[in-house]
Amino acid sequence: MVIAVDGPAASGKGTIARAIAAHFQLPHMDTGALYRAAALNLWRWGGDPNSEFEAVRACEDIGSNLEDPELRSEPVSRIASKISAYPAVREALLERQKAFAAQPGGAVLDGRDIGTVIAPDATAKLFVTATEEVRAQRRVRELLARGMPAHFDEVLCDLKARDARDTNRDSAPLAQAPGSIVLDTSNLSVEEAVAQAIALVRARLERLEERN
Ligand SMILES: Nc1ncnc2c1ncn2[C@@H]1O[C@H](COP(=O)(O)OP(=O)(O)O)[C@@H](O)[C@H]1O
Ligand SMILES: Nc1ccn([C@@H]2O[C@H](COP(=O)(O)OP(=O)(O)O)[C@@H](O)[C@H]2O)c(=O)n1
Repeated sequence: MVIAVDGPAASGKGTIARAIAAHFQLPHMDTGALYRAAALNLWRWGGDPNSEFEAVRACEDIGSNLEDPELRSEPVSRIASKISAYPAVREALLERQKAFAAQPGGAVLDGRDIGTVIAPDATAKLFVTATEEVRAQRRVRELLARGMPAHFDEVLCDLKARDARDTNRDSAPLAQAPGSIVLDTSNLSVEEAVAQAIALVRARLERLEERN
């Protein structure tokens, strides 16, 4: 069973994907962390995000970055969304994600193109969203809790720019996959969002069982 969870920045998709994975006892991959790890490499080297060549090189040896607290910082978020538009960067990170999705027993993945590119045949696809203001507020709270600087207006502006880049790029843009179920978490607590997501996946599994 493969569960695809996509959505814009700070919509709660990671929180939901982790909870679904724990509930159904499946491994989980945060695919945004791969793009962020490459962005962090590039940032630390002083590489140029406008160079596709340098961005592809930054995709090598990302393993040691995957738990780095800097991964969540705003500069890294910005660079990640810039370099993720390069087809060669997406290609460099593709196999790892596809292999994770194809492992025996299944998996849960969250990102932007899970239901469209990485696992188009996923058992269930969720598209998690929330208003821009709610998402920016959540990201501010998260950054402050991590001891990182955050101002609402700047975070909102960055989030809008990132969503626009992610949605308008040619290569695997952020989009609602065919057959995906939209979950708007604007007015939901974490507990309510998680409960609704699990109920949606359960309902989907029951429908599939009835069909077979
Ligand atoms: N429904 C919710 N209500 C309030 N805060 C939430 C909700 N869902 C997630 N959060 C918080 O918002 C922040 C971003 O959530 P996260 O799951 O990391 O989003 P994404 O993976 O879409 O970027 C985290 O600090 C998380 O705890
Ligand atoms: N499957 C994915 C996941 C992330 N990304 C890119 O990586 C950036 C960071 O992803 P993320 O999921 O960690 O971002 P947040 O939603 O947590 O803010 C996004 O802005 C996208 O540009 C992508 O292109 N495809």
